[in-house]
Amino acid sequence: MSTLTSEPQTGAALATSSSSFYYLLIPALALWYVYWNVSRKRFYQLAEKIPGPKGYPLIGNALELVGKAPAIFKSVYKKSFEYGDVIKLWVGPKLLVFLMDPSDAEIILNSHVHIDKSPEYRFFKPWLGNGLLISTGEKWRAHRKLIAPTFHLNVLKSFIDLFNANSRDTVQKLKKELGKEFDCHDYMSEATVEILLETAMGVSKKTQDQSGFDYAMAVMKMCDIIHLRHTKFWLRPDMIFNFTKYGNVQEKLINTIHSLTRKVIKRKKADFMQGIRGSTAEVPEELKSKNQEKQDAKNKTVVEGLSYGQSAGLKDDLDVDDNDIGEKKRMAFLDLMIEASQNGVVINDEEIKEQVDTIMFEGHDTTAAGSSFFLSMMGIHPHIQQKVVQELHEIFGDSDRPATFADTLEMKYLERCLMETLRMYPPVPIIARQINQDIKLASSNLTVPAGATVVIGTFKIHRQEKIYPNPEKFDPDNFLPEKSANRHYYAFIPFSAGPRSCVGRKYAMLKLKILLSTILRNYVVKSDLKEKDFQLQGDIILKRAEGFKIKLEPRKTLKA
Ligand code: HEM
Repeated sequence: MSTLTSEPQTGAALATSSSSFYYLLIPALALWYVYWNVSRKRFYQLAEKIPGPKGYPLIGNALELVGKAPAIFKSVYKKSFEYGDVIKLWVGPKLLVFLMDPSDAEIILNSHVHIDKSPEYRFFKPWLGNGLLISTGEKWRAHRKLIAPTFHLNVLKSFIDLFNANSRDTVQKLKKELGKEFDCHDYMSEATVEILLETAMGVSKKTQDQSGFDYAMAVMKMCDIIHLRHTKFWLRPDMIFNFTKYGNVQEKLINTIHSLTRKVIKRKKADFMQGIRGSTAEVPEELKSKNQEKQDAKNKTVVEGLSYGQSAGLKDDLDVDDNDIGEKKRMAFLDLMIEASQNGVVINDEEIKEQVDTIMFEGHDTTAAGSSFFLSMMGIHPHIQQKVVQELHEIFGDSDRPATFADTLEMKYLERCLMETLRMYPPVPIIARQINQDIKLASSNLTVPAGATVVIGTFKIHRQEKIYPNPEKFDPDNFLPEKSANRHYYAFIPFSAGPRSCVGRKYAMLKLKILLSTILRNYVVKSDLKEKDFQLQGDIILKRAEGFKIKLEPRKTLKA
């Protein structure tokens, strides 16, 4: 009020008041800076002991993260050889500590305390909201408990016919590429989106007016933007980002992505109201599994270890016994979400949307990258491909029958090739957590101070010479049972591990085995490129910047 009634100030009075403002501001800032430094004394002392490249005042090592994505990936990986298994980087005032020893990764990943994602995951928020990937605390715990059982093996077995039907569709679509060099990632993305729609979401892809491909491309571009915000520091504050062209593009991409998820939920709810449960996707008669097969599949429940993507001996909430899961909970993902929401307590409509967005993203981009790297490896190593095909011949003979669950358990060599692909090219190359308590490491005497961001370097752990002799060589025998048994459990963590491990681990393995075996039963994969030509880029999901170029030829017979 006083400003309205007071006399207008003269120019001289204004100058005096603004200069006294600065007289006060400068010492206040200096005091705040001293206080901030003193309060972080212990933080700095602990950080000081951790080895890492020398940085510049104020910006620290931020320049290490400047440049094009493949160049950054290459230079950071190269730098990692100059230090030990624990490396620090300063990005401005932010301390990043990279852990590359399995025993240190275990401390973080096996903990129920260090489950908070690093602040960088907030860039996903406009897209994934508070979905499982980024939520924390009680919300994460409650939703994880709800969602994990929907990826139990018994639910997954009911997807086998749809995995087969979609794999055959992919083989059909690939026909037009025969004899040419093409990017198989486009096809793998479309296939993985459509499979998710028909299985976890339970809607027919035919009822979607937007193609899986458009959705997958929008997701890929979103990842590019988020990665840009990780590395280009001026794009971090929303206030700046929203006014750049990237902010504009992001808004359009999110519209494309959310319009698919909204339609999926609307359709599923309409089905639910009509009493329809389970997937409404159609499976051709010849691909429907017979009752006996279903019974056999039901009886084969307990499968441990590599078949489902992790070291033998590691257990998580996906490994619970069949008996521990009530009949009611044995539903596919979106069926259960909608049913649970009917009483509005466990999960509301907005939360369902966030979880659908999360599963659609986590469930497709990771498997698209994994399958594309697998096909690249088959093309580069024809003798290994031949051994996979030999095994498929032993399982299927000359029949073109669909794969059963029991068949997938016989695909031992294909499984080892898949594991080796996930070792060398883990689709999620790093995992970052915010640390709220000091952590004494196991591999050394170092302590990571509370307040730091810990980065588990999965890509690097998987290429440690002390764990995998000759780590840059693609060698499926790294996953022979006797070799796996002698390794640290956390030496192979493509799906992370512990309480926040990937809920889609078993889904991914089962689907990949059916999709990839179907492709190899129909086509010979060839490649003119070698691994050394790969330009890896780790923008959220590990990719080949040049695209996943391969060639296909029709396979006349599975016989060697
Ligand atoms: C080859 C395929 C896959 C790989 C390599 C993979 C890898 C991972 C990794 C490393 C994490 C932990 C990420 C982190 O902590 O930042 C994760 C989390 C997650 N994944 Fe996967 N994933 C795959 C497939 C899938 C599939 C098929 C689904 C769903 C259908 C899925 C759903 C999720 C979800 C919901 C989370 C968050 C779990 C939580 O925080 O509780 N993933 N995945």
